[in-house]
Amino acid sequence: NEYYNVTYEPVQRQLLDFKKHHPRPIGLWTKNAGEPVDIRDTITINSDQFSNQLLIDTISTVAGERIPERVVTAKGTGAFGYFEVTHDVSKYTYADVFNGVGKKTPVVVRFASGFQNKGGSDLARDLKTMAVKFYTQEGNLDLLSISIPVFAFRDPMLSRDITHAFNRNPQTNMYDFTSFYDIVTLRPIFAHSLFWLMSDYGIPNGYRKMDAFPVHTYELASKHGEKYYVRFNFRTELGFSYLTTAEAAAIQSLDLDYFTRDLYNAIGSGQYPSWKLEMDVLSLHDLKKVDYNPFDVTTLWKNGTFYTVPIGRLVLNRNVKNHFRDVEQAAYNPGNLVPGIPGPVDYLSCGERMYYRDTQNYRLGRNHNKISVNMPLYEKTYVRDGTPPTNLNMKNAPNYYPNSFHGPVPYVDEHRPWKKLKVLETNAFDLEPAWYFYNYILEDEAHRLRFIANIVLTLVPVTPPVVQRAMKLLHLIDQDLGERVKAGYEVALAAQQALANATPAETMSFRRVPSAEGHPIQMSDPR
Ligand code: HEM
Repeated sequence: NEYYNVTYEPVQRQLLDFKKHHPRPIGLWTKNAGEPVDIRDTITINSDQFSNQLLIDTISTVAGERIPERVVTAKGTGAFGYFEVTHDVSKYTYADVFNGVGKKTPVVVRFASGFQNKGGSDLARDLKTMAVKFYTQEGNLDLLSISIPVFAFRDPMLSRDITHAFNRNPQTNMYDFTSFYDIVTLRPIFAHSLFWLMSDYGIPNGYRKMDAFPVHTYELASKHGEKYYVRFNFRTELGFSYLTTAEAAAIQSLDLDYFTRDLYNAIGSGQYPSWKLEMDVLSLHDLKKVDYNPFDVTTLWKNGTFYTVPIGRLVLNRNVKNHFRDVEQAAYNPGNLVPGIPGPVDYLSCGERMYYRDTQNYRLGRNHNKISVNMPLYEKTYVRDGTPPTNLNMKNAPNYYPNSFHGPVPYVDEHRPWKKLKVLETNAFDLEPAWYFYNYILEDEAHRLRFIANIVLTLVPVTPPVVQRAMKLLHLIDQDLGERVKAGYEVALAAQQALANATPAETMSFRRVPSAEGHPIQMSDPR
């Protein structure tokens, strides 16, 4: 009862809450094989350590607590909740999860920051992600979404290189804006999504207050054999809000986990975050009339060519009890689709299907769908054995198909479209979307100034030849933008120079720590 009179946030009181719910120890401590621990085994100095199974259990398990972190989106958090259908969309899809107003489907959602490592900052100017796994009656539907409505590129061949260039330098082990701008200027298709990130959309004010976009154009199929092409949008019911670079830096100096804390505290105190799920729609007929490529993940659909249909609400109402079990081990895969949603048809999505399977096989093992958080509500397969977890391993059911002994059988989906749309894409790209973003999506001059300042800030540490190329690209996109970034860059550089010329304060006049300086044997790197 010690905290009844004090207002602690849910994050602060997690351990106290545990104790409150368990007035006595939760049981006897056991060794890994179940033998109860005798208190004399808990201290090992001056004892026979080799025969102490508790010590061996401890030493031989602690290093194995680590698994590889995600190659991207490593810093994340998650929660459970539900999705509720609020509108009849049976005209567009026969997917069970989106049919029946009032129907609720459980979900697990993971949020993350695109290029931060596991211990990194929530507040980095970065792509934020929101991955939603719907546990539907027809299998898991995963909608992997990002905080901006366009993706950086459309050829999956580029993904490794952008991941490398946006990540830590192989020698300095630091994020490197030179490699960042180098690849952006060599592949200017990145410019559009980069512009979104440099604007107020680059640092939302927490995961609760950001919108999220699966970006791909999904094919939907109706019961009547019609096909629709849609872009889903999750719109936060709290309203989008952002942090300026200065605000984010100030918070970051005190709290790298600001988004994580905000989400946990909100859910823990009953203020459940929620999003409306809607879709922008083009019918097959409309699709043929538009004068742009509606499958291009690097561009927006043009206003006036589509209409928007509400589907339902996503609510997060339960914090996870164990982060590793339910968030770290979660495996979202854009290939996890359900009947009625044939899914994206662009080339990037084909690449993704392979990447996600491969990365999760590596990170979690090839039985990752048998880990509790990834398990569908119903599942019967011919997959057997392998690295645990294998769960019941389908017990004694026939393990080959076809068989005449009543193993699981396929069904006939009468509504499944008989033909998949074939899309031919071009490698050509246009700088017009970036120009449009600067002139029309940035709604006023104040936002444009913040955008320019953010670009300038990231250009200052870049090596000069790459800066020149970045300037050229910005001028090509918009002359006015190019000029303003150039002017801002020169001022910032001069300020940095002035700072570098200032005499550094003396920090340590002498030291007592023994040093190898002057030692006759000097180490040198023979390689
Ligand atoms: C070829 C293109 C892409 C590649 C190679 C790629 C690669 C990856 C990888 C390796 C992960 C880590 C997955 C894990 O370890 O479980 C990841 C996470 C993620 N990606 Fe992608 N991605 C691509 C495109 C996209 C697109 C287009 C979107 C959405 C618009 C997206 C959204 C996400 C999200 C939301 C996560 C976080 C999943 C989680 O929280 O576990 N990705 N991506």
